[in-house]
Parts: sequence; C-alpha cells; structure tokens
Amino acid sequence: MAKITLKNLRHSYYPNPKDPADFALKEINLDWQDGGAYALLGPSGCGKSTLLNIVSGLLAPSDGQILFDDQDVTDLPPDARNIAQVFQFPVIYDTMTVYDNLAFPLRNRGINETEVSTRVTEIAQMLDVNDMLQTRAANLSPDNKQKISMGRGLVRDDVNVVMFDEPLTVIDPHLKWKLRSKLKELHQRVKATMIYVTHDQIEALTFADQVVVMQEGEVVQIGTPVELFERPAHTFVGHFIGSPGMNVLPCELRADAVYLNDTKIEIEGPATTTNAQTYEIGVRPEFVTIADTGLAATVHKVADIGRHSIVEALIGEVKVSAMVQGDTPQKGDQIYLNFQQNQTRLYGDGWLCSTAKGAK
Ligand SMILES: Nc1ncnc2c1ncn2[C@@H]1O[C@H](COP(=O)(O)OP(=O)(O)OP(=O)(O)O)[C@@H](O)[C@H]1O
Repeated sequence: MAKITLKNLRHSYYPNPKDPADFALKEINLDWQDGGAYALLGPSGCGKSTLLNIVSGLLAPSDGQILFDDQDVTDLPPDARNIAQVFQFPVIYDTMTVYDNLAFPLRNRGINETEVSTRVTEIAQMLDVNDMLQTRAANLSPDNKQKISMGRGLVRDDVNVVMFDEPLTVIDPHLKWKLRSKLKELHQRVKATMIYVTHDQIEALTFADQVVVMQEGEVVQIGTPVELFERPAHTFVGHFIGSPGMNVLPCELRADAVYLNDTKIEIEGPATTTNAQTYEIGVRPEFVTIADTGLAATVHKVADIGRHSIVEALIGEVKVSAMVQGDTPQKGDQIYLNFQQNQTRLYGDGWLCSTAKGAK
C-alpha cells in the first residue's frame, strides 16, 4: 500500500482554459497516508470522478503531479499504477463461479493456487459469501454481485490503493447500512489505503477516518467526521453535512459585535475580520433552542421526525431551523430563539473567521 500525494493538480476539459470556471479541478494539494480510509465527498459535478480518474491514470491532468510513496506516477498508464477499483455497477464475469471471480485478480498476477485459495477463502469469510463460492455469478442478486465486485477489489494485498466509486448505488436501501459497516470493518482488517468517492454524507462519514469535502473543483475541508460536524471550515461544509445542515444567516459586522436583524449575537470567540465582502453566522439546528427571551421569531413550519422535531422559524425574513425535543410550537406562534454561544461561528465570504475562546 502507498501514501498518495497530489501536488498542484489542476484539470480542464477545455484545450485553452482561461478563467477558473474552465477548470473541473482548480488546484488540489493533498496527502493520503498509507493505510488510511478516506472519503471524497461532494455534490454531483464537483470533480470527484475527474480526481479519481487522474489518480487511477485514466485521465492525464492539465497540470501537477501524482506521487505514490514519493515516486512520480503522473505519466504512468493505469496498469502500471497497481490500483484496484470498485465501480458503481458490479464488474464480474457472469459465467464464472464466485470463487473464480474472486480468484481472477490473483491468477492474473501469476499467484500460485495454494495462495489463491487462502486469499479467496479469507475474503469470502470477511464478506460472508462462503456459502456462494461455487455459485455461478449470473445467479446472484445485484447486492451479492456488488459484494463480489468489492471482494475482487480487496483480494490482492499488493495494490497501492483501493478506490471505490459510489459502490453502494445499486444496493437496496435496507442493505446499505450493512455493507457500509462491512466496508469499515474490512478496512480495519485489511489496512489498505482506501479512497471512497460518494455524494452521500452518511456513506462518507461512516466509512472514512478523514473526509475530503469538494465543491466546484476545490477541496474546501479535510477533516474527521467530528471536525466536519463541529467546526465546518466553510459554510458549504456546514450546510452540506448534517440533516438539516447548518443555519447560514446573513449578518452585519459593527464595530463592537455581530448583529442579526439589529440583535447582537454572541459568537464563539474573537474573529479575524479583514476584507470579506459578506459575513454570515453559522449555527447548527442542534444548538438553537427555544427560550423565554432571545431573538424574536415566528414559527413557519414544524416537521416531526420521530425523536425530535425540526422547527423552522423566521427572524424577519431570515429562516432559522432548530432541533427541538419535547413540546413543539405551532405554525404562526411567536417564539424566542437562543444560539449556543460556543457553537455559533462567524464566516467571511464563506470561510470560517472566528476562533473558539481560548484557542490559539
Ligand atoms: N469528459 C468531459 N468533458 C467535459 N467536461 C466534463 C467531462 N467530464 C466531466 N466534465 C465536467 O467537469 C466537472 C466535474 O465533473 P465530475 O464528473 O468530475 O464531477 P463528479 O463530482 O464526479 O460528479 P458526478 O457525481 O455527477 O459524476 C463538471 O462540471 C462536468 O460537467
């Protein structure tokens, strides 16, 4: 397995790109450590597949380098990069048995049959497919076909990286959670460098130790699931991760403090406010409470989602969501909202610019 480094990577599908919008990848610099579990998370069109294809060698970047263990592989073709890839749809041979499908990548490398048998049995056990080893792949359900596809990606222990491209797309929703946790368990046992590409925050946060969040061809934050939830570096991350996402509220910066609709808002700590054009407050619905005093608001909508309700209220014209347990107000009620100060942050032009009290 290898450490993977992306250096000043840019890519445009146009022959003569001029402005930043012409680049599908704007400027990517990152390190994926040997043996780490990473997710590449972002909405459709943010550049995930482009990045994956550049790492696997299917696409040559317009600029920059890809290094595996500090060796430049930018000009190497896919088959010289020693990568295993699991795609959205199962890639297996229908006419072969499950055993032969799993054995294929090993036999292809000239591995002897004793070793093949050991590895196939091991992977089959990890994936709970031992009882299907002699079944012809054509007779498997789509879920099991994808499991075998994953097994083919994981069966070799000499690859530099295993890449998953939205691998749970074809899996039935009720089986998804099973395979998600299975993949996490597999990573802990196999200890391979794994990159998991998805637009689904739950898949990314369950699988990865570190999540790379992308937006419009740029990496906006790399962090653990907890870091992304607790300290989004950008309003996009705050809004994209969480259900519902972080409230992003336009505010005004006056000499002494931050104001929302003429009401002073206490934020987590000091802010670096230099030359941003627009400022916003970011606070997650989990940290907005209904109280006896505070920001005056009118209830706009209430959604009961089981253990709690999401109350959407209007402060003037600004919409704020609060996650409420217990008694909930009704549409049209006048209420007061409080923001938990240590979870209320300031963003300038989208980027986090406040720091927690006492933080260096
Ligand atoms: N072959 C291509 N030619 C021109 N533009 C392309 C090509 N492939 C992708 N793009 C553009 O590059 C940008 C990034 O696309 P990419 O497929 O990498 O995003 P993605 O995050 O993987 O999205 P999805 O999840 O929908 O595949 C998009 O604006 C897309 O329209």
